[in-house]
Amino acid sequence: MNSPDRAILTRKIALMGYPCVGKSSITLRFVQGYFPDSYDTTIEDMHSKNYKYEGRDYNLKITDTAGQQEYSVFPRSCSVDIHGFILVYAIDDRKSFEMIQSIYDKVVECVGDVRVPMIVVGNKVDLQHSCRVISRDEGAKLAKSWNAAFIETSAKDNTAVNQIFDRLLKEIEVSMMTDDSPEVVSRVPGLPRVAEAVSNVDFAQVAGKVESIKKWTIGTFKNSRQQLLEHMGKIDKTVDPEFEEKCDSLKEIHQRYGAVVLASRQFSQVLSQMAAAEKKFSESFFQLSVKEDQLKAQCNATAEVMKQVGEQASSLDICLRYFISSMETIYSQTIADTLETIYSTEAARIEYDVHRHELANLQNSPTENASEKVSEASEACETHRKKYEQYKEDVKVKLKLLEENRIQVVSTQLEKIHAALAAYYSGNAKLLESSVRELFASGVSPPSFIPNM
Ligand SMILES: Nc1nc2c(ncn2[C@@H]2O[C@H](COP(=O)(O)OP(=O)(O)OP(=O)(O)O)[C@@H](O)[C@H]2O)c(=O)[nH]1
Repeated sequence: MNSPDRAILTRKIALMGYPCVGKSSITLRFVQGYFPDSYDTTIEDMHSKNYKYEGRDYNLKITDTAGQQEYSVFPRSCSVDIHGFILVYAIDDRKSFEMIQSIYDKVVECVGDVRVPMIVVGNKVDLQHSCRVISRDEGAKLAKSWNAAFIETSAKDNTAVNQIFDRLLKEIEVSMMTDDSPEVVSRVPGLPRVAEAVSNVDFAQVAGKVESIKKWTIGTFKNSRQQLLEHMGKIDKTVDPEFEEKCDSLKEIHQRYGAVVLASRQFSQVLSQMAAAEKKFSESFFQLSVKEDQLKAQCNATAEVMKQVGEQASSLDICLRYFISSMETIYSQTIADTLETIYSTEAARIEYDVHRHELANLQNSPTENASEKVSEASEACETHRKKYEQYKEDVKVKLKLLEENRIQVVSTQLEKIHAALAAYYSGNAKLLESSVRELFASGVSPPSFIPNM
């Protein structure tokens, strides 16, 4: 049997950040030891790695989240049970740096108003001489303002990738020490004693923080325990099959919109590459015509045809991008807003069940001051039941409004994209042009090859 000291410690870690900053590359470099050559947008990946740090054995469960332009919805996988967060930006991309600030707010909001183990990572440091836009100081300052660790890395060159996980594990272990007894401190060799570390800090504030960490930990523990026991079928849970079916159905619809967005983005990428290649092709004939007098007319005719073909591909791409942006709004805002309430309902249901079971246990095993405890537990149970019911009502209203709005918006978008696709593939330039013109009316700026109306 393993002695407690030799037990494998499971730690759950989530990587978050703007798209394309290198979250997957960092994860693959760390877990599998290679740098992926091609870029694939991540939906969400789970990885597991056994890792030794400071003489202890860990099993790291790493969630590589989908990079999002907007974190209007916090990934559910990151809202429960995560021990530490890795917030990644790319040193050559200011938007990605700005984004981690709103991710930080979401993390804190989601896990409670406490300090969460976290490391800020400025990735792609191999590009520092050519395209750095975020200085090391700027990154370090931001991390410091959050009391988070900071590191610059390159997944490509394998610079400091393991150190990300080392530093985060250190943060996690420190956060798990809620007192500074020698026994606790000695679990993490090389770390300063907590008393020394906080010698310059306001003790009242620290005590408050410790108290809220305890509450948060106990609450999280009870909720996780409830979920685990439900999963094992060892405890009953409150169910509302009709309501749950509707929620599950929306989750599936959401996933399918995600697939449409992804496929449309890939299509648009190919189309814009093709438009660029066709225009280049056209330009090459035009250049040739300048030097080949005898072939001038033929070269110009070919150049003109290819120019028009390229413009048609560009027109379709404009329609497609407009379609994508509407689908993205549906996916990451409209549906996501209702999903957020659904997830809050699920969390409220778990909390209610935790209190319901606590009440039942108290009623079944009377102890000292039993009636006082039962009455307190019963009040808490009722409060949580009401909260859960209120969330359910909110979800029902949102589901109804969402369906009406979604069908109407998507139907209009499908009509538009269908018309544009039909026009493009039948070679009907005029019809395609009129599809683009219709978009101008919705505020999209016209490309230069379409004359002003
Ligand atoms: N130069 C350089 N490029 C990198 C580095 N890490 C990742 N990249 C490149 O950046 C692009 C995006 O990498 P990913 O790891 O897929 O990024 P991601 O953040 O997981 O992207 P999403 O899945 O869209 O959220 C790819 O083309 C990688 O090759 C790095 O350290 N240096």
